Amino acid sequence: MLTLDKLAIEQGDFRLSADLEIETGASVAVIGPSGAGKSTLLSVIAGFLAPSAGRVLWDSAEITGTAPGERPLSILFQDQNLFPHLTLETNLALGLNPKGKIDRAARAQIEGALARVGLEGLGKRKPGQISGGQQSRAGLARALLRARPMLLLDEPFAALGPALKTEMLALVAEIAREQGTTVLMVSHDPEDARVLCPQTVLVAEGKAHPPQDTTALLADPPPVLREYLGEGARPRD
Ligand SMILES: Nc1ncnc2c1ncn2[C@@H]1O[C@H](COP(=O)(O)OP(=O)(O)OP(=O)(O)O)[C@@H](O)[C@H]1O
Repeated sequence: MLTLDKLAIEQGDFRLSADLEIETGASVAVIGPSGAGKSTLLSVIAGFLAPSAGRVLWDSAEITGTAPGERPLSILFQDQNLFPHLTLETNLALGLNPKGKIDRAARAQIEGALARVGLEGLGKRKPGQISGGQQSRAGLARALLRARPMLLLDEPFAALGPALKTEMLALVAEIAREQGTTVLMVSHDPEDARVLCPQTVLVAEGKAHPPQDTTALLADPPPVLREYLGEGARPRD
């Protein structure tokens, strides 16, 4: 279980609080208006930004001061964090060990992960030699290899076309189910939340709210969310 215990986050003039729990194995969307603090919240969970007060815990162990690379999580951002000068193989190997060493066991794992995301045989290519969709797959393959308990997604597939995005999200869901991964996904598309995430954390007006039922939230959104989602999101009669 991920616990955000009375977190206070400051970034310049911006303030965000969070006091909530995410069950192990849950798939949770993070939605809210632009600038509300969704990426900031993920940065604190990932360890890129320290909270000004409160604690982050995973399975009751405090990780507030733990270095990002040592936290029980993988992150997928829009740029996929692939090193452009390294082959896919080496990029993936860095998910397995800090030096990116490829011994026989690592090679088998890497080939398996590439095949799993439909990139069989492309291990020797560099990110610039594959398409944007394939880069997304490579980023996902690296997260798959790391097999950490938590996966944080910050709009990683936003630049892809709708069909490819749907396909990638389905792949994330499948892999998360297999590995029992806890997923936290920032999305601007309520449809992504509806399809993939039974629960949603609403980030708005300086607060990350505890997870609530996605269907119920989207069927009857509070005014701040209704305004952000636009005309399509009307409260039920
Ligand atoms: N490095 C920074 N220094 C100061 N303020 C920052 C910094 N980065 C972000 N902010 C501010 O923090 C607030 C939250 O930003 P954040 O990127 O987390 O929002 P978001 O909900 O992810 O937005 P979007 O949906 O537009 O990506 C914003 O008001 C932003 O201007």
